Amino acid sequence: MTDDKLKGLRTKIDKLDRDILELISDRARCAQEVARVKQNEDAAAVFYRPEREAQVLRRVMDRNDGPLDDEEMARLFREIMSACLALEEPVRVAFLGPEGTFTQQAAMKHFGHSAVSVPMAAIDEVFREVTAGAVRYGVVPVENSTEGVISHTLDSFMDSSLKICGEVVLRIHQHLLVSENTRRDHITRIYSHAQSLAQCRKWLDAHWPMAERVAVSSNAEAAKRIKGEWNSAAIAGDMAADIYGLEKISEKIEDQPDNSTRFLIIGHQDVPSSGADKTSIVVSMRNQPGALHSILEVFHVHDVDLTRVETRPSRSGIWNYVFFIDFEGHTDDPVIQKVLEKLGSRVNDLRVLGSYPKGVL
Ligand SMILES: O=C(O)C(=O)C[C@]1(C(=O)O)C=C[C@@H](O)C=C1
Repeated sequence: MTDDKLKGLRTKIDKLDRDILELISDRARCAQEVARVKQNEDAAAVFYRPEREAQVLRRVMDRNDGPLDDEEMARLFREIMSACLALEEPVRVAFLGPEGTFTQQAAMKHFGHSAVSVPMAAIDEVFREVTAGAVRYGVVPVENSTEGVISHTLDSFMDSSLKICGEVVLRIHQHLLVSENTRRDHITRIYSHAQSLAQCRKWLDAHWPMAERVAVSSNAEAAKRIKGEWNSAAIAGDMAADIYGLEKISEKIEDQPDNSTRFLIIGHQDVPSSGADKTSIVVSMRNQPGALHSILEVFHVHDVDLTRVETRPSRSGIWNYVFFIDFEGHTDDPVIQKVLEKLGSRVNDLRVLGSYPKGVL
């Protein structure tokens, strides 16, 4: 009886799989046709369309009635679209490496696994590689919910004309990792990126107060390094553990359970409105009383939601300050245009870094 039921269900699944296969192939053929249309219109056609991808994923999440949850369903469609885009044009994405960093994880989350990810040794190298056209896009971390802004990334924008064409937020889970050579009762040194060590400070104080904490260039680098040292452990994420074949001896050791990092996608293109967008700008002005107030007032008067304000010292003069400001809306919106016009008249310099879809996944 149960055997008959199981057989019937499996026959049904086989039929559904055939239908899904055909539908995905139809969709892929459609994407190939889209590529031909784009190429006929413009020899320098842009195949990756972040606004369209965000709309497709949002619609999938809106329509989904379960039993798979919205994020799971969107992830499946994320991979289908990634494969479709690869048929149009294989996308190469530079990320802050080496292999196994959270930035690579973010790149895969945003572009899907059909994109080719290319590791770079530093944030400014990611900017340089995209600027030079060796890759079309780059992924860089910009802020962490526990440790705050990644100033290196903001500073790189000051020297670059690249645009922001997307954002992706990743939940960061840190693990304590050892290799097969590690003598677990003799761990005297723990390697990780400074930010990761800071994100696990309380846990380390409680569990490994005597171990020396050594900051290295990335947590993937930390994972790589312990392979040759019998007395060391590393703090890094799942991807690094998988790539370097390490064992997790303590999982999810981050002090804040909702620890997450926001990453930006950088490229050359202006992204049209997706219907739910953010804009990032950088303004510079003299450090005089009321400077920041005069900027914030413009947003308040026009009822535009600010999502982040960050100050960095300007390199062009000791009395100048630079503000990085993120807010809701797109430069195509008349209200945003009004805001930018007013701001422009109050500051020394204003540059729009980009309008882009709010992170969906
Ligand atoms: O709509 C497009 O412009 C497409 O190229 C199709 C498609 C998709 O698979 O849906 C693929 C890649 C783009 O980044 C956006 C969407």
